[in-house]
Amino acid sequence: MDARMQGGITEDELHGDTLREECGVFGVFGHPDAAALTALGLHALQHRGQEAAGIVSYDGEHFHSERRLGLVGDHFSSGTVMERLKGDIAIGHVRYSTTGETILRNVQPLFADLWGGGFAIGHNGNLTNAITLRNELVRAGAIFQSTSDTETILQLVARSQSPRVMDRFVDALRQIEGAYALVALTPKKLIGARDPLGIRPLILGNLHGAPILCSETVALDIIGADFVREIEPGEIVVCTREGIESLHPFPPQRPRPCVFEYIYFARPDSIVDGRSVYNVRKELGRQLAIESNVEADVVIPVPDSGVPAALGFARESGIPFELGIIRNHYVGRTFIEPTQHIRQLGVKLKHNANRAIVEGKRIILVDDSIVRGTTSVKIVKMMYEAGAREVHMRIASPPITHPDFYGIDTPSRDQLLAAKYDLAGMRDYIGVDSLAFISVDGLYRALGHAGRDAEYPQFTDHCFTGEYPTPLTDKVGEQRTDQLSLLSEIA
Ligand SMILES: O=P(O)(O)OC[C@H]1O[C@H](OP(=O)(O)OP(=O)(O)O)[C@H](O)[C@@H]1O
Ligand SMILES: NC(=O)CC[C@H](N)C(=O)O
Ligand SMILES: [Mg+2]
Repeated sequence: MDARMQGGITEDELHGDTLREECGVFGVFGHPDAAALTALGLHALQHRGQEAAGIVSYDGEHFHSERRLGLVGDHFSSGTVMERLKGDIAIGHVRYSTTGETILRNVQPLFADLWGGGFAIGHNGNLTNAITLRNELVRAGAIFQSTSDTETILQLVARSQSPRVMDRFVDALRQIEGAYALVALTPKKLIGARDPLGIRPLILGNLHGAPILCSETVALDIIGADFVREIEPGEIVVCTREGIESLHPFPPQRPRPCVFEYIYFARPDSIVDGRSVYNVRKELGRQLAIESNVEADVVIPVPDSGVPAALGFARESGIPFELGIIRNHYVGRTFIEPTQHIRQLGVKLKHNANRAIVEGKRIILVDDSIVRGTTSVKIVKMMYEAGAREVHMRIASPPITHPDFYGIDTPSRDQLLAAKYDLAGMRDYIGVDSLAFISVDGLYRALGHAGRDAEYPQFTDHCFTGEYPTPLTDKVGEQRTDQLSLLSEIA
């Protein structure tokens, strides 16, 4: 029978149709300022999700939870909020939704009183069988409190019959598919887990003996913690008063971390898997110049993420680098705004032409990626209006032709510019004199490989190749998710 008729929800209703991004997670164990450190860590991870933020702490007796829509600084700099987050263990989350709307009950960390004690969880990534599992669970009587895929993990932990909490957690992980970097909190443990392919990042740090888990090294920098190591793909780390234990419950697989972390998501001052994101981006620009240089007077980056690639392009081509577009610092990332209308508005508010640099020039505009083309169309128009003679657009990633299901949630193919048009069509749509993207092998070269290993690709690059590294169970089964919520909620 159609799950829709059983009160299920459809994938579209869960995912929505907008381009979305990532999340950031943070956790600290055994530090008297646990919640304050978490707030600082989330600050450094704000670029990964700007819709909502939350912290859950544990004081030895009670869990404390503060979850808010909006930015970390808007809520977690207030003394009264921070005072409520007592205890020396805490986890935190900044959210950019990929499954489930931007409403308070989807804000993480999620918390539940399970058999054996409280359990809080924060998730970066996205599950590709969450809706299938959810529909089965609901049919079996589970009462979901949110529409987020993350709650499926919590429900699976709750229903596991294993006696120990770690076994129940592993039981849950064995049933889920897709991408996850998780931090979880129990009365005695801080837990970190990374999916078997390591699609999303998770690292271990140390602050004067207190273990830290977080998405990126910038969250360690902000609190002065030391980097210890990456959590391995498929690894679970458990921090207790006795020390740190590591579990490997999955058969080993070749890792496939997401290449988009390097292209766009991660902060340039982060080190991801031993590589400086900044240096990779510069190298992407250098490779791009080798592949598609053009005669011009000036190389101009599209701020922010396009800046390192433009530097690399300029250095390789010998064409001067100039800031021909100035970015308003009080506007956030537009790629991750929840509606197209807001995204369009965002791009206008965010960038302005620097006429003194642009007027009368032949310019090369460098950006890291084109998704819908919203940014490119606006910026190019702006360049011509400011007197540019020629505009050549160069993109430091291959054309994005396929959606992501692992925590980025790019829009469906009909909204991806490179899925709708060929190169000439995109050039005309954007309205530039020429347009070029880096090749897939050029991308891999910038990451230190000779090229893409077709048999065992070193990264997951599904957005460019359409090769998804995990089953897309919800997609294949076309899970009907009719209507999650009869309860309408104000964001
Ligand atoms: O083709 P589009 O749909 O416009 O999306 C692509 C743009 O979005 C991203 O920038 P964003 O403004 O999100 O963030 P940034 O400031 O880090 O560059 C990316 O760097 C591109 O500029
Ligand atoms: N972008 C993410 O990592 C989101 C985490 C989770 N899937 C959510 O929608 O809340
Ligand atoms: Mg950008």
